[in-house]
Amino acid sequence: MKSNVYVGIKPLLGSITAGCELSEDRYDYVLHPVTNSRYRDRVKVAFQQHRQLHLKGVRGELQVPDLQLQDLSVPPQTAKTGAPGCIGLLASWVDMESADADVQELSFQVLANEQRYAAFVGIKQLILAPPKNLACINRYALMVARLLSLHSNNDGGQNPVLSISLPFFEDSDPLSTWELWCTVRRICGYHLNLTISLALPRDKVPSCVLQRWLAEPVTCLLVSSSIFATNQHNYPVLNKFNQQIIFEFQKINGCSQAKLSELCVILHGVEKYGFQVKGGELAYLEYIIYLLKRGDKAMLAESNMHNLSEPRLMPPLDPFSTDISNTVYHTFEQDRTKYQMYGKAITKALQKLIADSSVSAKDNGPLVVLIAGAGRGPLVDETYMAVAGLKITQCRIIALEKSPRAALYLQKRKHEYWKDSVEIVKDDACSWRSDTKVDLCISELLGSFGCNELSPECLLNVEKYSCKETTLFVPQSYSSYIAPISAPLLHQTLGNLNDSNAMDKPWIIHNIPHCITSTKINETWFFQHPLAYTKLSKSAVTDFKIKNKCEIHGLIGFFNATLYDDVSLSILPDGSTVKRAESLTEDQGITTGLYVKGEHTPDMTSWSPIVFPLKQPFFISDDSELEVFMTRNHDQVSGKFWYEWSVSSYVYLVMSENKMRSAQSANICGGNTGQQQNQQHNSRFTSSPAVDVQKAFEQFQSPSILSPNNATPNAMNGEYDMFENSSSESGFMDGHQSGWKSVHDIHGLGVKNAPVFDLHQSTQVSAEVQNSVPEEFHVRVRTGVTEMQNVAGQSAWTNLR
Ligand SMILES: C[S@@+](CC[C@H](N)C(=O)[O-])C[C@H]1O[C@@H](n2cnc3c(N)ncnc32)[C@H](O)[C@@H]1O
Repeated sequence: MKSNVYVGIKPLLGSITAGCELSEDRYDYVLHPVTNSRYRDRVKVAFQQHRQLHLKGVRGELQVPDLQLQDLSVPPQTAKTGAPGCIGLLASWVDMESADADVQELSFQVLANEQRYAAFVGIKQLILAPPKNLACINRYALMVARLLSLHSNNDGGQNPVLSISLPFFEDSDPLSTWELWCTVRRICGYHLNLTISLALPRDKVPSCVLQRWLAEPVTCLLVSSSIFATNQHNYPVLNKFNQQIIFEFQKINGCSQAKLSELCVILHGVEKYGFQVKGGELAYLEYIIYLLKRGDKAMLAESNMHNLSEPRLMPPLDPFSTDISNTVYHTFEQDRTKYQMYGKAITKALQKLIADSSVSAKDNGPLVVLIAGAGRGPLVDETYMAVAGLKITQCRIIALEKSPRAALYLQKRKHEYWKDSVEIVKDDACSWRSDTKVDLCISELLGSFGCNELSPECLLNVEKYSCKETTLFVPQSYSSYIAPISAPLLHQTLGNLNDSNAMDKPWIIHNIPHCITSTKINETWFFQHPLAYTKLSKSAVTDFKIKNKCEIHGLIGFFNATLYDDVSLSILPDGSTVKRAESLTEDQGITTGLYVKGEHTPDMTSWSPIVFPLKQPFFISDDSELEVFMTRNHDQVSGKFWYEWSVSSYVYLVMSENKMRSAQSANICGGNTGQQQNQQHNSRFTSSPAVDVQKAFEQFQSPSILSPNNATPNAMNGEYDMFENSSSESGFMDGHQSGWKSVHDIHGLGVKNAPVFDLHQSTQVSAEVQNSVPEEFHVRVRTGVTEMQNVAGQSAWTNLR
């Protein structure tokens, strides 16, 4: 286990006393401003001189002075072993959003000087103050992008990580802070060196906000001493929700970041309150260390320590490959849970066969059991043991495997363990024909998306030529599921791979933090054996409700399988709400309801989720609907197998009857006839949305910060002086202290619309209400669409044989 969670302190400026220095050594990091007020004063003089020259008509470039030794809060020094590392705080007195070109240039030069110096002395992380004026967020973001591009080739090189300090959330719109971050990072092209430092909140955080931040590259949690309470012994303690936040981030262990991959919990302001609590300033540190130790123990107890392993992105198994390595087989075989489940299912199926054969008793030949895709033999082991356990004497076991190397293992095992009683067949299940019909067909040809390792195709051939009507199958059926996810690290990693087709392929994600942004996970399709007349090519359209604005980077895929009877395997996330495909409930009658709870088979480690990435991050506003279109294709002629996918977002507009009529006369929308506001939203546009409808909805389409209602302070006319002593010396004070303007306030969008998908709302409308509400129509407006990916299988798996 390697914990990447550290503890840091921000000492009060100028309070570095002998005693304080001593205590600093107990921290992993100390947060210091890079430069001091002397530098600010020198920059101020240079700026004033430049302005005066300008007024006199003398042209010249603004040149901010270079750093002098006395300007530095972090003097150059050789790192001592065991001494705390340094996190730098960039000047918060500059004005990155100014409309004044000189002020912009000055701000850039100051920050660039600090950044270059920090890189030179080996500081790995710099914290940047939040934007002061959210109406000018684009300028702020462009300045950050300029800093990030300083002597780097987008790989960051030795440049420090730039971490924007932000409050965790705002009451008025809990995801507005995240949206601000989203705007900045998009403008910065998802730069690998851009991260966030979040101030722990005073109030309880909505869980959707926490889930969102957990997938983002958070490098620091800033903990003000002012948010601590005291326990009955007067020691400082954090509220339960803040303890939980720290624990959740501890579990992520820095894995959401492309570069630094570590998290630092930074205490600040302990000098202010330290004298009031028992244990003094050090009590805060001891408390955080206690929380982290407790977190480690809890993770061990939850056997969650694999969370601390590196995030990995892997290509799924090529279903046509015969080259699974010995190491991969070995890894498969470590998953005892999977084989125990198979063992149970095989026993149940054999019992059923015995019971049936004793009833019909017309066929007294041996039971024929086929293991299709036997690998190195673990399922043969399970079958062998089940047969022995049930004392079946008349049984023929056939192990079919296409990999010649795995078949060698099978042969060895046959002599050593199976008393030569297993027949080894080295062949391809997609073309093999057996001499006798099989009673039980066992396979494990399942990928993370269920059908992505060609289980249906392989077994279709076995069914056709080697099975009878009564043949039983393990697994009996399997379903594929998808959901939209926000996974910035996935997007960054794929974008930086040396593979121009990376976005047109599915990937297996292991430990890459992500956040499912829909309310449910939807089933796309399912396969059941025998397949009978089931089509193996599929196409599905499935709708998701998106309650909270988000940016999605792909579709995550899961599967579950019924091995036999009530024995099943699932990699669906625990506690998720899963929507079965509607046709299954009606036609096959195999489900008990449309919605079921997802549950991951405990301790099963064989499969990590699959992801179908989106080429571009796709922004979705609050209360939207996301429609996913997905296909599964297997072209027997070309030997290609592939998936295609795209997504569209929609919102529902409520229109009056008049507006609707004029829209209809302009032939723009099809839709419901006189539906009430809280009835089903099932109307659709039949053509592109009309201009007036589109206009009405423009506000929902832009993810960026809109309509300023507070003017930019103007340094030219002297109304704003960035050299005034800033109240926010730390650069990361909470909202009120830093002059933070609510993101929600400046949107100017007025009161947040009531959610369209109010799950608590009754669908029954009383007659009285129906009569009193004027007729309204719901119009489904498409607000965005992505391109169709992997069209015609440009990145398909191909059967080269
Ligand atoms: C996921 S592995 C499972 C191996 C083994 N049953 C286990 O549990 O460790 C799938 C195995 O099926 C084999 N396989 C895949 N497609 C096959 C095909 N068309 N015909 C025969 N074997 C196949 C692969 O070579 C591989 O050994």
